[in-house]
Amino acid sequence: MASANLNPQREVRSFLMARDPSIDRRFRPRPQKRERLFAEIEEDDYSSDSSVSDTDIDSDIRSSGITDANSSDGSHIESGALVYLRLRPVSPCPSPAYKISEDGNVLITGPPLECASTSNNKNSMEKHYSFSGIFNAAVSQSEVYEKCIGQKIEMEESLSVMTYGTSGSGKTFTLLGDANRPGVIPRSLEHIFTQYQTNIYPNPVLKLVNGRITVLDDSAAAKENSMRCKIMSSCPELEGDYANLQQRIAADHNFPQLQLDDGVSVLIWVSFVEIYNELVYDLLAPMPTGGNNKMQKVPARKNLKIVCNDGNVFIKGLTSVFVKTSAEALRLLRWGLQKLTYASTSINANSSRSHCIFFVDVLKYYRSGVITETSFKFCDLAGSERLDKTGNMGSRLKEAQRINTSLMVLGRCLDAANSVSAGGKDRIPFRESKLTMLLQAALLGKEKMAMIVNVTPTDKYYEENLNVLSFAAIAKNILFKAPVTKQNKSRYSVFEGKELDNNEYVQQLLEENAFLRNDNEDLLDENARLRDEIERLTNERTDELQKQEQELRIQLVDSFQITLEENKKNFERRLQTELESQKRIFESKMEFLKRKYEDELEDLREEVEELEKENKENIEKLELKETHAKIEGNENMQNQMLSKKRRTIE
Ligand SMILES: Nc1ncnc2c1ncn2[C@@H]1O[C@H](COP(=O)(O)OP(=O)(O)OP(=O)(O)O)[C@@H](O)[C@H]1O
Repeated sequence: MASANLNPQREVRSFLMARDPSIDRRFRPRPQKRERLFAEIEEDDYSSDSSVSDTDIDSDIRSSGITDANSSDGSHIESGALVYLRLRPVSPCPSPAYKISEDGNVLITGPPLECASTSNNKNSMEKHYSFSGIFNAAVSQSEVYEKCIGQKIEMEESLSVMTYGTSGSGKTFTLLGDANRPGVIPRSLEHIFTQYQTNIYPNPVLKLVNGRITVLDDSAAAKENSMRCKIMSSCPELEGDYANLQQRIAADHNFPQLQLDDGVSVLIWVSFVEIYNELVYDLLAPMPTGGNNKMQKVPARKNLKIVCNDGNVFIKGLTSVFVKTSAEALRLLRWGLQKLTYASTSINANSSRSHCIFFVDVLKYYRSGVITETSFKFCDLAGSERLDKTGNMGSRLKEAQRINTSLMVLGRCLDAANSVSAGGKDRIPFRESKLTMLLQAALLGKEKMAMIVNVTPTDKYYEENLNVLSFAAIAKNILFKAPVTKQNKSRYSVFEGKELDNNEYVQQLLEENAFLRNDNEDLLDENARLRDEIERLTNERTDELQKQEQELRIQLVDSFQITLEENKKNFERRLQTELESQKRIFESKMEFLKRKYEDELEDLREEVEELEKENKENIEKLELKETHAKIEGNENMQNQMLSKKRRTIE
C-alpha cells in the first residue's frame, strides 16, 4: 500500500538537507543520559523599557511612512490562530477515508473500510475538521508559502510558524523543502532580505540581548563582527546551490521591496536551537578552536537555560549571528541542521528526533529614534509517534516519549488558551515543557501563529491522524482577544524630532549608549548601597529574631516546669487517694475473712467435741462388751467345770 513509499532513504536532496556524509561526526549530538527536566528554567527580574507609550511610538512609525498592521488589519479585534492542513502525496493514491469539502476548508474523515469494525466507536464516526486552508498533494511549496506566510512577512508582523504532524508526514519538507522545491524558511529569508534590501545596515550596532534591544558600542560591535567571521568561516559556502534556489524562488514569487525612508536601517540576526530530550542546545554555537583537528576531543554540548519573565522569554547565552544577506542566513541554517539530532525509525529513515526553532529577528531603527523589533520563529516539531506502531526501543523510545510528552503539553496549552479565549480562567501550562515556554508569545496571542498540520492520508495512520486533527481543531478554535502586537517597540528619546542620516543616527545611538552606561553606573552604585542596606537590615532582623527566640525558649521552659510540678502534685494526690481506698478494701476483706474463719473454727471445734464424745461412748461400749464377754467366758468356764465336775461326780 501507500506505506511502501513512505520510507525513502533521506537522500541528499538539497543543500538544506543536512545529512551529508561529509559532516564531521564529532559534531553530531549524542543522546544525553541524564534527565534534567526544568532545572534550567530561571526567573529574571528584567522588565522592558516602558518609558515610552505605544501610542507615541505608533504615531512615529506612521509618520515614517510605515503602515501599522495593528490599525489596518484589525488585530485589535478578535483574531484566530491560522491553522492549515497539508496532505502529503502517497502512492498509489490517498485513502478514501479522507475527503475535502467543496469549499476546500473542511476535511471529512470516515473510518477506512478495514478499520470500520475494529476501530473504537468514537473513531468510526464521520468527522469534520475545518482549517484556514487545506493543501492537497498537488499544492506546491510556493502556494503553501503565499497562503500561510508571505502576507505576514510583508506586513512586518511577528510570527511563529510551526509544522505539526505524525512522523514522516512532511513537516521538515514543508519548512525546508529540497533543492528544487524550497520550503517556507528559504522563501521567508528571500522575502525578508528582498523587502529590506536597500535599508540593510552593514554593522551590528543594535542587538537583542536577553530579549531586550541593546545598542552596541564600538568594541561590542567589533566583538560581534569577529564572532560572526569565526562562525561564518565554519559554514561551507552554498555556491551553485544557492543560485539555483534563488532562481526558483524568484520564478515563483515577486517579493516587493518596502518603500522605507533612507533614514530607516534594518539589522537582521538569526539564531537556531534544538530541544532534544527536554534540553535546549545552541545549533549556532561557534566551533571550539582547533575544531578541524580530528584527534581533538569535542566538548559535550552545553544545554541552555530558558529565562522567563512576565511573558518575555529568551534563551540565556544563545548565539545570535548578525547576517547581511539571505545566503548567509541559509548557510547558518544549513550549518545548524548538520548538528540536529536525526535518527532512522521504522517510519522515517531520517526522522527528526527533536524540535528545532530557527529565529530571525529584524531590528529597524527610524531617524525619529524609534527602534522596532519583528521576530519570526520557524519551528519544526518532531513527529508525534504511536509507540506501539513504531517499534522504537532504547534511546529511540525515550526520545519518542519525550517528543510525545512535549507535544501533549503543547496540546494542553492550546486547550487552555482556547478555554481562556472562550472566557475561562484556566492557567496556560507553558512551563511544563521547553517548547511551550519558547512558543508562549504565540500561544498568548502576543504574536501571530501559523500552524501547518501535516498528514499522511493513508489508512495505516488513520487513528494517529485523528489525534493530530483534533489537536489542530483545538488550535483553530483559539480566539486571541488581546491585541496582537505587530512589533516590540522602544525609543531612545534623545533622538526625538531630529532629522539624522544613518551615520549621525548611529553616532547618536552610541552617545545615548554612553549616557545610558553612566546612568547604569549610578544605578549600580545605588544598587550596591541598597544591597548594603538590605544586608544591614537583614542582620538586624536576624539578631532581633534570635533574641525573640531566646525569650520564647525561656518562657516555654518556665511554663513547662510549672506544668510538670502541677502534674506531679496531682499525681501524688491521686496516688494517696488510691492507696487509702485500697487499704480500706483490704481491711474490710480481712475482717470478712477473719469472721468467716472464726465461724469455721468454731464449727470444727464443736465437731471435734462431738467426735470425742462419740469416741468416748464407743470406748465405753467396747469396754462394756469386753466385760460382758469376760463375764460370759467366766460363766462358760464355770459351767464347763461344773459340768465336768458333775460328770466326774456321776
Ligand atoms: N508534500 C510533499 N511532497 C513531496 N514529498 C514529500 C511531501 N511531504 C513529505 N514528503 C517526503 O516525505 C519524506 C518524509 O518527510 P519529512 O522528513 O519532511 O517528514 P517529517 O514529518 O519531518 O518526519 P519526522 O517527524 O520523522 O522528522 C521525505 O522524503 C519528503 O521529501
